[in-house]
Amino acid sequence: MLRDGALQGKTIIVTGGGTGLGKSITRYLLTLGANVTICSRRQAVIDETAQELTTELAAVEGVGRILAVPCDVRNPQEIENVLAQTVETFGRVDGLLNNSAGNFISPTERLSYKAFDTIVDIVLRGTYYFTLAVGKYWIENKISGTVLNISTTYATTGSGYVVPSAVAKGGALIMTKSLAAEWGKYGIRVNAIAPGPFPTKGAWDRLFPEPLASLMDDPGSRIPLNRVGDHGELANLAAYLLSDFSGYITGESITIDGGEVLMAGEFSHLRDVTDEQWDEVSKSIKQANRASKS
Ligand SMILES: CCCCCCCCCCC/C=C/C(=O)SCCNC(=O)CCNC(=O)[C@H](O)C(C)(C)COP(=O)(O)OP(=O)(O)OC[C@H]1O[C@@H](n2cnc3c(N)ncnc32)[C@H](O)[C@@H]1OP(=O)(O)O
Ligand SMILES: NC(=O)C1=CN([C@@H]2O[C@H](COP(=O)(O)OP(=O)(O)OC[C@H]3O[C@@H](n4cnc5c(N)ncnc54)[C@H](OP(=O)(O)O)[C@@H]3O)[C@@H](O)[C@H]2O)C=CC1
Repeated sequence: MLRDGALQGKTIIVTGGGTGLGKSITRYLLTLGANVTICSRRQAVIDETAQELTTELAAVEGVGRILAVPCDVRNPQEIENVLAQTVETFGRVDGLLNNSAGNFISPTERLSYKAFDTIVDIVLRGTYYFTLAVGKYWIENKISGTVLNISTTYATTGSGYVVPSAVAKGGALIMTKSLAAEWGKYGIRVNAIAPGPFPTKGAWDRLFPEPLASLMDDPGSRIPLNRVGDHGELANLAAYLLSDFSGYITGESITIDGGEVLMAGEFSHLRDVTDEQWDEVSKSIKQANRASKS
């Protein structure tokens, strides 16, 4: 969507950039010329991704550089280290993509206290720790940076069986809006993306495992656009929101889900009714109308 070089000169930190959606977004940011620091707990995973993307994109003109720094987002010292190493390597930081998450599907009454804390600590505490560290750096250095939080559609609707994740994503979404209001005076923008289903190993292993996968419909089949999302579609939106082209958007959460949340509408699930059946329905209603007039 954005033209070549649209992110030239920008440096963006992507948490959880070694796998899944974070990796796909990182690939696109590099292609558009941004320098990217990826971080997560597993050093081998981020090192391998950095190596893979460097090799894959070597021939792309104006491609950015990538740095991998291990970090558990629950640990402020490790976050400070990512920030310091990024500034040392690339000179500055312009954007932060809070993408790291932990999640698994489970009836809530089966969760231990630690299970609940683990998810909330990664998703909510990790997001506010990282945002606080980078925000302080921006305010001190008078940089108009931009934060983008990867949320989910159930941050606003809520969802059973992923309650810790819903609680944490909901909190992060309110932080998005609250900080956008507070830090607008520094030129700092804070936005979110709420994706529907985008296949990744991390999400599918933990949210759609067997025997659930066999018991349930294909996730694409309950979506108005009839398919799951493509990583490129999400990367486009993320790059736009991290770029100066979205300079007047702040405090927003943009849903990208093929219309999945709209299926909550009372009658939205009737799409499999055939034309012939609708003819019958119409006939039946008209009969009832006539009867009510006589
Ligand atoms: C139905 C169709 C669905 C299709 C998909 C649609 C998707 C739509 C929207 C989804 C929105 C959001 C998605 C995501 O966030 S996907 C991201 C998924 N990726 C990850 O989770 C990656 C990182 N995850 C992990 O590392 C681990 O999963 C974990 C989060 C558990 C953290 O690992 P860690 O090693 O730190 O933690 P432990 O293994 O020590 O576990 C901590 C406690 O949690 C308990 N636990 C773990 N798993 C379960 C489980 N499945 N059920 C119950 N409890 C669990 C574990 O026992 C520990 O507690 P205790 O010590 O008290 O036993
Ligand atoms: N896939 C989907 O359909 C949807 C995904 N999302 C969101 O998209 C984002 C990416 O998810 P997805 O790509 O699917 O899944 P992944 O499992 O691939 O990504 C999660 C990433 O978070 C990192 N991570 C986990 N815990 C920590 C931690 N304590 N510190 C630092 N990093 C951590 C993991 O790396 P490591 O293990 O090395 O730490 C991993 O790279 C998440 O925010 C998720 O909630 C939202 C809606 C739908």
